Amino acid sequence: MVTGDRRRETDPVLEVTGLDVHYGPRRRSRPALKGVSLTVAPGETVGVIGETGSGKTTLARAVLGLVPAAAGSVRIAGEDVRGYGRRQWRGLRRRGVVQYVFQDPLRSLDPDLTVADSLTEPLLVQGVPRTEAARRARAFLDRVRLPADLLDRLPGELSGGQRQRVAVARALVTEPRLVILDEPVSALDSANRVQVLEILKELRATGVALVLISHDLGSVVGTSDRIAVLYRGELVEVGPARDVVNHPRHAYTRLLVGSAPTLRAAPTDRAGRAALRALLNA
Ligand SMILES: Nc1ncnc2c1ncn2[C@@H]1O[C@H](COP(=O)(O)OP(=O)(O)OP(=O)(O)O)[C@@H](O)[C@H]1O
Repeated sequence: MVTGDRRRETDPVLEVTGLDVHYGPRRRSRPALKGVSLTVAPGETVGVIGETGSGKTTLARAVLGLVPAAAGSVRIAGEDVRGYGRRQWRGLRRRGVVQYVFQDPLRSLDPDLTVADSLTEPLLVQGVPRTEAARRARAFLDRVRLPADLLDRLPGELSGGQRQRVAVARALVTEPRLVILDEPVSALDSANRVQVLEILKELRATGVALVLISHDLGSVVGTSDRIAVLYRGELVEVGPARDVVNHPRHAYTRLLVGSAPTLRAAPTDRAGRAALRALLNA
């Protein structure tokens, strides 16, 4: 434990403070994140929304230590992870603290491991006995609504939707405290998208906190407790999902809500959206 005192159950599992990330050589570096601060409570689901290029993947990668931060801090379950090396990150995953799921499940899954091996491996690493790991893997496959006869298949022998469910099951099988999911449903057709989001909603019962990254507010709002809106590298609005949809404060959030036909708030008409864009570009 890095913190000196005992952590409480209610302490945030993720605390991002004043995070700056730049890309490119120093003299020509461009900011991708500017002063981003966000906390996620145990068991909470936070949707991070923004258009293409707004910095969503950069935020996920910076939180996971895959890109360096120029300033700010990231604490996961109380540990200051800035400066952590590979071994320390592996340790965090082994201890069941943090996991992640990428948009392309082929990146989250080892192409040479069967579904059974993919699901049991993280448990075996934690020292769970083989028969118990196999039992839990089977049970988790059921939770993501996949039949047990897929256990012997390789990722390349699954459909995209099945693959993404296996990736979700693998990330959650050790019941980690925090899972970061970067566009987990955007490569899926609408039926699979709805199912994976439903599954995520159910899996919240394990007490896991989820950071659900998406360019599509409409698809994650029903699964998220809070919504954080990223615009040009800055978090411009964070609030309870219902408030963000019904009373968006920032012009960009209003544009997002107005452009999402599935949201209950009245969609903004074309002229309204043009006015909001003009406001944003002013
Ligand atoms: N490796 C990199 N080198 C240089 N610039 C990068 C790199 N990765 C991302 N960027 C730039 O940083 C900004 C944020 O990119 P990022 O991928 O985080 O956005 P995003 O919101 O995830 O977009 P998308 O929805 O298209 O995935 C963009 O302007 C992008 O061009």
